[in-house]
Amino acid sequence: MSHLVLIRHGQSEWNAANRFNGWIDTQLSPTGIKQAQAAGQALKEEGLAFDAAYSSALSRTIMTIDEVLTTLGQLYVPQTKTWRLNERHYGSLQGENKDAMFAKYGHDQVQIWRRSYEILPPKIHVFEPEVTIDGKRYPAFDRRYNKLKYGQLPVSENIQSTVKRVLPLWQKNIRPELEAGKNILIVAHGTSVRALTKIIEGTAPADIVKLEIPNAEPIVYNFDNKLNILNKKVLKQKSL
Ligand SMILES: O=C(O)[C@H](O)COP(=O)(O)O
Repeated sequence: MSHLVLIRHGQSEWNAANRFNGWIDTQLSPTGIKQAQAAGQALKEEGLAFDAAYSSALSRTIMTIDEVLTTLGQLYVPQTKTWRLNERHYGSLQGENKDAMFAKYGHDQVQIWRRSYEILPPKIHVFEPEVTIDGKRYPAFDRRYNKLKYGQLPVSENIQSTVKRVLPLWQKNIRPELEAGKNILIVAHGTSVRALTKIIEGTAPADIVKLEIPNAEPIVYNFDNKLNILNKKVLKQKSL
């Protein structure tokens, strides 16, 4: 028997500001830090002990996993930080305010870019080493991605393409660890958690697009050794 816990990171500064994050490396907001600590406390009350922990390569999941493991008293757990768990790349919407995009393109079009299974948001134009948003410079493709092959670097992603890049991590690492009876903690993003949910539960595209993932609410799976789901529950955030 094994446990898998999936968590979307705590509120980021750009979640709070209603801006598209994607691969831009935003930090947790003060509320996001408290949410991550609350998620750790909820897991502590479940009595869970982890054998391995995974986050994306982005600061908002790394900050969240550190708060969760610190609250659990399990900072010793080996951690893997991988681009495969990054948020879907939001193309040229990255950095933009969501309401401004609704006003510019219409609500229905922006919702298609946000939630369609196979339609891509507008692509970024070129592989620029840096992007400038509001006068601040952000690395677009920095050294954490320099081992990726050309073609692995996205210019825009949807749920379908996020599933494709998450799948090798599931098959090579996470699935074998769960089959060996290990307890795994994963802190990822809205769409990489959707991708994992689809892989684990075989959710149809029509249903996965409707799945909303709140910040910092642990989704706790309990599997048998053939990875059948024995139980699934969500530990809700109490209001802070
Ligand atoms: O990248 C982001 O900004 C977040 O994941 C939220 O995107 P969404 O509001 O479209 O889910």
